[in-house]
Order: sequence, then C-alpha cells, then structure tokens
Amino acid sequence: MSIEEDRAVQAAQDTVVRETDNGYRVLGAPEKSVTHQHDIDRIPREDVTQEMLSNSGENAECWLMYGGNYEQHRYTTADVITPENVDDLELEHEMRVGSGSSMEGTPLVIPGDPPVMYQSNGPNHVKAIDPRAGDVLWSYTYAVPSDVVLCCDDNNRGVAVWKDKIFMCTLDSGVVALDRYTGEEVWYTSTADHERGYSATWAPIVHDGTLYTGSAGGEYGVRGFHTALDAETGEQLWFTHTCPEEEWVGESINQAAGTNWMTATLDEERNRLYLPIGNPGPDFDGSVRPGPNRNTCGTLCLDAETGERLWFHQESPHDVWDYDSACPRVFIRDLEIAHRNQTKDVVVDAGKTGWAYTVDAETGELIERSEPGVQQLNMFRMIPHIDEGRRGTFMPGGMGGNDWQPPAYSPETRLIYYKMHNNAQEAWWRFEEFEEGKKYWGGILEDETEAMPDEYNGHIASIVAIDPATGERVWRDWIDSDTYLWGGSMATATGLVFAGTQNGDLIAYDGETGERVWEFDCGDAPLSASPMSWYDPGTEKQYIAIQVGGSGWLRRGKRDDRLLIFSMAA
Ligand SMILES: O=C(O)c1cc(C(=O)O)c2c(n1)C(=O)C(=O)c1cc(C(=O)O)[nH]c1-2
Repeated sequence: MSIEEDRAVQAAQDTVVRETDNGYRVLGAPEKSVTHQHDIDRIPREDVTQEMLSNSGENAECWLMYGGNYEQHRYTTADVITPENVDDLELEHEMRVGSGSSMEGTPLVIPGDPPVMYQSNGPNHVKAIDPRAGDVLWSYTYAVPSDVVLCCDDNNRGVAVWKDKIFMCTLDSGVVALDRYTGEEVWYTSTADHERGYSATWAPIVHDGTLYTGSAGGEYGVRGFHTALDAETGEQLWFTHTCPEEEWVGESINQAAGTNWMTATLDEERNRLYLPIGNPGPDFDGSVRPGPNRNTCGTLCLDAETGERLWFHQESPHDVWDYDSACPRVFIRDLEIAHRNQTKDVVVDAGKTGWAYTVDAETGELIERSEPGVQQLNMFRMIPHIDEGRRGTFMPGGMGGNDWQPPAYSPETRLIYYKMHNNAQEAWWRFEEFEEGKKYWGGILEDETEAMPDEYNGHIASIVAIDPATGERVWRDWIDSDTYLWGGSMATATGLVFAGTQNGDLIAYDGETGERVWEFDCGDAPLSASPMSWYDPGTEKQYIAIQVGGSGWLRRGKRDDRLLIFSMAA
C-alpha cells in the first residue's frame, strides 16, 4: 500500500474531530474498526511466552514491553551501532502512521521471520507493521467516546503483549485485548467511569498472565488506583486505591487523585510493582486536604499478587506545586553503593522536583538524593494561600524537573539518563467547588520566564546523566531550544544514548561523557516519543525506531506525524 493509500485508511478512521473542555482536539473514530492493509499471514504464529518476556532485556532481537524490560531500563544489547560508526546510521523507512494526534509511544518488536512491530498512537490506534518492508499489516482503531475528559491530550504511549494478544489502554479508562495475528478484538474491560474524569494513556504490562494497569484523571478530582486483570479474559483480579483512606482527613480522600498514569515497573523476584504516583487533588489548593496527603507524588510499592500496599516514598508531601511523580521507575538489582559499602536492589526516580531519588527496593527507604538536575527556587518554601490572586514563583515549574518522560539506564555505564527542565512558573491559588467530571485544580500555573536566573535563560531543556549509587550528576547537555524535551531516552550496550528534542532532532550521545556523536534532523515536527531498537538476524541489521509528532501537554509544531525506522548493517 502506498503512503497515500495508507493515509486514506487512517483518514477514514478519524472522522470525528472534537474539542475537549480544555481545547484539545480529539480525533476519534465513530466505530471500532480493523483493516488489513497487507497480507497478515506474514505475522509468524508464535506466541510470546513468559520466558521471552522475562528475558526481553537481554535479547537483542526484540523489544517486548514499554520500557524494554520489566525493570524499565530502555536498554538494548544490540551492538551493531557504536559511537565510532553511528554516522553511518541510515533512515530506511518513513511511514505515515499518525493521525494528527499525540505521538508519545514506544513500539514493540516481536522477534521472528519477519519480526513484527506493534505501534500505537493517540487516540487509540494500533498497527501491526512488517519493519523489514515498512508495510502496515493490520490497523485497529478504538472508538473513543466523545465525552472523554483529558487533561493533557489524547495520549497513548504503547501496548503490551502476551501469547497471542496485544493490549492497549483506552482513553475512556479501559483495556482492550486484540488478537495480535489479525487485529480482531478479543475482550474489553472498563476499569473506571470516564464520565467521572478517569482516562488511561500509558502502556500496560503483562506478567504471568496478569495485566497491570493504572489510572489517570488527577486533574479532575478522581481517586487514583492500580488494578490487575486476567490477560486471557479481562476479568478483574484485584483493585487497590493508591491513597489510604485512614491517612486522609475527612472526605478529602474522595478527590485524592494520586493517579498512576505511567507504566508500572515489575520486580520479578519479589513479585512487586513500583508505581509512579501523581499529584493530590485539587492540584494547588492544599487547604481542602490537610495533612501530608499520603500516597501522592512519589513511588508506591504493591504486592503484584494481591495488590496490597507495601511501602511508599513521597517526594513532595502535601504537594501544592503539581509535582506529579510520573516517570517510570528504574529498578536496579545489586547496585553497588561503594561509599556505603553496600549492595542493594534499588528503585530510582527523578521527579518534577529536579532531584533523582534512589530508594531501597525492600523498604522504600531513601538511600541517596542526587544533585539537582536543574535550578531550584522557592521549592516547598512558600506557604500556599487560598485567597484568589496570592501567588509565588517557583522552580522547577509544573513541567519538572522530569515529567513523564521515561529515562534509560545502562548497566555498562551505570548511569541513568533523564530529561530535566529548567522552568520558572508562578502558582495562583483559588478555591474551587468540586464538580464531577470537571477540572478540579484549585488554581493555575503560569510560565514566568522573567524569573529565570540569567545564566539559565535560553536553556530550558537538558539531558542529564545521574549516578544512582552516589547521586552525582555526571554530565549535563543543554539543548538549544526555547521549550521542553518531551520524549524518553534509550541506551545501547555499545555506550550510546539516544534522545529526541522538540526541534525535531534525534541525538546520540556518548553515554560516558555526554559528547554528542550524531544528530539527525527528523523534519518539521517535534519528537515527543521514546526511541527503541532491535537486531534482525534475517537482515543482519540493527534498527532504531522512533515516532515523530507533537504530543500531550505541549502540542507544538506541525503535525507531520511519522514513524521513522533507521538501520545499520552489521
Ligand atoms: O494526574 C493525572 O492523572 C495526569 C495524567 C496525564 C496523562 O495521562 O497524560 C498527565 C498529567 N497528569 C500531568 O500532570 C501532566 O503534566 C501530563 C503531561 C502529559 C503528556 O502526555 O504530555 N500527560 C500528563
């Protein structure tokens, strides 16, 4: 099928264009549909087993879950592309897969002859792609109801795979399971009522036949949760609210928020989940929710079997800054912490505060807090007032530090690569009545670039390398851009780190030194997604894929959405 034909299929699916209550366009299909664009018999009929999933981080021939492995390292062992030869990396396919909506996802690649890629983007489109040929095999569109409420665009960040199925979260707070050979729907489960403000934007994960998925809607006064579904049937196995009722004051628990809107990290040995948890509700008016607002803005550890809450590490107690702690947690087994003479399993997170926190995976105790990635100003210092108009300038603003953008961890360099944003914002507080399904912020944020110290003007976005054992910020590269960085990173076994910018540049760094070793201009569209990679023994090439297009909170640039597949022969 030609690019034009491919686009025509997509256009037919995107016949509903709506404005949500915050002005975002949602392009939704009126009906669910599956189209077969090329021969679907090309998809090898080999189920994805638990063993394959458990080994996905070590297997260069695949990328089987959102973060590359359960530990969310975003690291490939494929080793064809090196700092020395990266200049020879070539663009092999440029596919018009997008629909003019959010492009934040990471595709999966299932090994085989040919390998099969599963790519998704907003609002709830999934495609099976033959990445050798650059052909779409099937294309599925979920019919997003026209009354969804979304704080930050019609995002979809990826899918999960188990045996013969592909799973996607839907914007109306559900999960749909598709037959991965045909694209046909197998089951759909609603996890919460979208009319109350719940939605779902992340990639779920599956382990041992159980699918784990969270909750979004933290800007609508919902009560956050995480839930486990049977991957075969969609039946709910357990459901846990993130915030404990007994630790909240009065009725405020009902609008607690504390949503879990990014993918869970799984510790297979302990059978535990480590979840990023967002802001309390309402975002800025803390007066209606006295106390520390446990468990918001931090990492929540759950028993993956039962959903029982095991520990919580909070980064911003009684948050009034919108310091969601959203990005995926990096789990590191046996991290040597030389200066303490300890070896520990740890969970690492860089939150919107600009610090990275290394916590003990067993207990949730803080082991190390890093040097700040960016400038901090007045953080936690001001006492919020609810009087209309009272305000204060603070840094980092609500964009972080680090927002949801997934970092990469290299077991070779033992560094974690985060995006960090240097931005000043002003917070305004005001009293708002809660109304179901309506924004419940209790104030607003405004950019306050004037307040940025001179030395940072023109420098909003950076990539930083943090040593999780010492907290040292080993290097930092400022991006020449007037806006944030909105996608994730990827590390390779050969010491490279890839990350995209809102200027449309895909950059490769020497992961050890932070030196830029390659840059590719992806055209007039931002990169808001995260790169991934695999090696195909059939073609003897290493591939790198990234989605191109605007996204979410930023919605910048032209909507020239594409999927780029780069390759290099071994
Ligand atoms: O509290 C929530 O439930 C929630 C959900 C989401 C989302 O699902 O995309 C975002 C946020 N909060 C948020 O605070 C935020 O800054 C944000 C940015 C984006 C994005 O995709 O660019 N999503 C979200």
